Amino acid sequence: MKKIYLQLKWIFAYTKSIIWFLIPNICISGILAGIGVYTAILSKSLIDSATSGNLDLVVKYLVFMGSLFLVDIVLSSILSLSSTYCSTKFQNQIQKDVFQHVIYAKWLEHHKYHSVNFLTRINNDVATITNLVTSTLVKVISLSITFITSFYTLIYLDATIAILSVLIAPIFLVISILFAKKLKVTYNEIQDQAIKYNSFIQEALQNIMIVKAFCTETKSLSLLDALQKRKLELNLKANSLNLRSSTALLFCSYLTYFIILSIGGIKLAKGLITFGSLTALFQLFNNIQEPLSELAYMVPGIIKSFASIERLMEIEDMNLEESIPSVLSIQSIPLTIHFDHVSFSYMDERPILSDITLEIHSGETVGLIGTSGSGKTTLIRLLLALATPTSGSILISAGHSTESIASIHRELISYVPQGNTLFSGTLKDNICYGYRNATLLEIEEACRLACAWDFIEQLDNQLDTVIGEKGIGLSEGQAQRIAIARAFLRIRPILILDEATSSLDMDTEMHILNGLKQLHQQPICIIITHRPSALSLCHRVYKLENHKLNQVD
Ligand SMILES: Nc1ncnc2c1ncn2[C@@H]1O[C@H](COP(=O)(O)OP(=O)(O)OP(=O)(O)O)[C@@H](O)[C@H]1O
Repeated sequence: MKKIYLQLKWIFAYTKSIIWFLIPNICISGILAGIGVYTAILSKSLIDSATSGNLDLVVKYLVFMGSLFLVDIVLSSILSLSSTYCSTKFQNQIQKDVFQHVIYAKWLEHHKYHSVNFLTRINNDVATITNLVTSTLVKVISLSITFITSFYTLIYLDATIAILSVLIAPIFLVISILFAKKLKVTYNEIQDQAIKYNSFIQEALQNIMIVKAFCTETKSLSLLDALQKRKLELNLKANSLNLRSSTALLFCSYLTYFIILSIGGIKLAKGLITFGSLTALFQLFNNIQEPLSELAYMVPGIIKSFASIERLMEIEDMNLEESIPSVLSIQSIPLTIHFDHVSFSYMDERPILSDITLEIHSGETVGLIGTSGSGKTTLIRLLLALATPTSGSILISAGHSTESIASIHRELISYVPQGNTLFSGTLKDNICYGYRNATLLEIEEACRLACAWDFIEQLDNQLDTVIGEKGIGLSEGQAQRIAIARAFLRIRPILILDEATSSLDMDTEMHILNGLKQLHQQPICIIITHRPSALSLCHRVYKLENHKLNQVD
């Protein structure tokens, strides 16, 4: 119960932002529903006037009905436009909040979900919830208005038929709730399957070169076949549940219709009601039946929406990074980094780093070596506050100010990570990623220091050359040099190069590392490398071995 209360609270908080558009929409829907009921009454009067030969009244009713149809068309158009505005605004708001939560969440929290899982939640679940508020809710209200007004009009025309028409409501409710529970489980399975399916396609496309190089095209297709088979099974299961519930609903609906048809027919034959009344009776009966069955059909959708709310609330439960305002600024020089008896393990609690103590001062270049998997990148992640030490502390000090490491300190760091980390877009977009307002001169200088300017100049569109995802269109070495230029342009007091030159030839590597000395302010430089030549430029070299850090040079 508490869960439902929290979910309702969540959805109402978002609904507030569009309430002033939603209320007019509900009003317009109500007016349209009223027009529908009133048309039934008018058609009764029109038919009765026609059968009694009163042409004047027939013309009057026709003009009135024609005007109502025009009002219906205008209001429907306004409703359509306003609904689009409302649903897009609502969807954007939730998507922005979820995205914001994801990007501000702790880095390690991201490991709980596949990126496609996030994407599916941000797209599908948000769309389902948007539909609930901007369409289903409005429909429920307008259908209720149609139902209530039709019921009262029908009571006035024929109380027996009115009561018979609503007797079916509890049966509809029981049927839909019975099936809705099973449907919720199936919808969750479908959603999980959709995530697996999309993740498989995304990863195959991202690693298309590996698929080809390992000749796994056929195997990939058979995996896709298996996933599609499961998708088909689940869709059929959901459809069969839907079908069983809708057949049961349809049967009840036809049964009531048949009873009312018989009563109406007998009453007309006995002259107890007029022909016009019978027509209005059927129209009003439809106005009662339709909302009832539509509301019954909506129940599974509403339950599905609550499953979606649950999934989005789960994302919002991800722990956020602390962002303590820093007293240090990028001008705070000289800086000192202190690792004080730092130990660290990931969630599996395997020790990665143990009792690390280290101090690095501005202007120093420190080399970090160690076998693969020894924890070099992990040490950098701690410095970047992507992960928090299990024990010990990391401090940054400038003059008399000393602070423990927090996310805000990333403003002090420029970083070249391992691997290809470029975005699709132009080279200039990539290079200026951390400093959007850089001048052409600054960009050129950063590129020259990163030994990237020579090859950029030779490209037809130079800095405006468009590259694909993960820098497709560039060689590994070129991509690395663009990543280095990106870090050089974002001038910061700490610079970290994590195997940033691994794809470059030795000369280019030395050129770049020597270029570090020409950077405007002499940053603290931490270089992770396996190359002895690069280490010769370092003031000190540390080796990570058996979770410990030892100075080797
Ligand atoms: N996100 C993570 N979750 C759990 N364990 C991790 C994670 N990232 C790395 N590890 C583990 O931590 C250990 C150290 O990894 P790390 O990437 O720091 O090593 P490295 O020295 O940088 O290796 P390489 O030279 O190959 O890049 C490895 O055993 C690895 O399995």
